[in-house]
Amino acid sequence: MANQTSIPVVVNGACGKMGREVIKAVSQAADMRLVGAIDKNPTAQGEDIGEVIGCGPLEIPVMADLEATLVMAQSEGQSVMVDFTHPDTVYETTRAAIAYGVRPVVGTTGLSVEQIRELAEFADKASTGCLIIPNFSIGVVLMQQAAQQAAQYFNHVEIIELHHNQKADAPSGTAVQTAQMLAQVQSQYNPAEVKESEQLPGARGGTTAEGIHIHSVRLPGLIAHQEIIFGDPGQIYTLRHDTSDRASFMPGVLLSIRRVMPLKSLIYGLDKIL
Ligand SMILES: NC(=O)C1=CN([C@@H]2O[C@H](COP(=O)(O)OP(=O)(O)OC[C@H]3O[C@@H](n4cnc5c(N)ncnc54)[C@H](OP(=O)(O)O)[C@@H]3O)[C@@H](O)[C@H]2O)C=CC1
Ligand SMILES: O=C(O)C1=N[C@H](C(=O)O)C[C@H](O)C1
Repeated sequence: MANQTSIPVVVNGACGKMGREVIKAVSQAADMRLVGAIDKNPTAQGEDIGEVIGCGPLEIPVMADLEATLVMAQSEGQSVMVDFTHPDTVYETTRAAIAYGVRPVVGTTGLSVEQIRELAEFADKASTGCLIIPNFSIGVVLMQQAAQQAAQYFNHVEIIELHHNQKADAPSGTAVQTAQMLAQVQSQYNPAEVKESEQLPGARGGTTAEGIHIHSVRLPGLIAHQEIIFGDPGQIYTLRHDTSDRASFMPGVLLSIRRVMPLKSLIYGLDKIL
């Protein structure tokens, strides 16, 4: 018998690499209950999501209809939608969840600063909690905090992010957030020593307004990895994080589901809710 005081959770992108981990984690969490599984995968429509992902029956069918699932989630009480879909759709799905009063926990990356600002305004108006979390691993938060500390002393830094080659967006959400956190410490990095030219366009990576270079590597065999390299005459300081299993994101996802419940506005970043 389901615990009716538990948090009702809908997973959007349920059949994907992250979605299936979330389905498993939520269905094993004593204080949550899975009430919906959304995915556009045509072969999975109507099938039991537990059977689709190979963890046994969960009696929740995969649905493509976002709005119908949000209405159903709303009828279950104060509920949450976890989104791991695609950069092209996440803005609309997050907006729809807020409109239905279903709190979004957004892991999908690729939202622009402007889109996040608009979603924050919308969540404020609706008095609905929303979390946008570019990376759910505690190790990444620690690496970013160490980088902010290092940035007090180094003003030369480059970021290399390395991901599997099914990733749609570049640079990664983690790299974008890391650069934003470095920008809080210094307004300008990497002062030019020479006039640079690129014989191969893009060879120096993408450059933020604060002069931070970000390089994106995409290869099969990788999951999610990032290096932040600080340089100064005579020394290099490198911070590196490696994800070897997507299960590592799940403690952060479950924490976010719990933390979003009492919120009335949007928060960006796992570091703000730890
Ligand atoms: N914040 C974090 O810690 C992490 C964030 N991510 C981010 O999460 C996102 C998803 O990653 P990942 O799970 O690897 O991607 P996958 O492609 O493996 O999974 C996405 C799933 O969502 C489905 N989907 C896409 N668009 C829609 C839509 N409009 N409605 C319903 N379902 C949809 C896809 O279906 P189909 O295959 O048919 O397109 C697929 O099943 C990416 O942006 C990634 O960067 C990933 C890991 C950690
Ligand atoms: O696409 C991924 O896999 C990941 N995406 C997120 C990002 O863009 O930073 C988080 C993590 O790096 C895995």
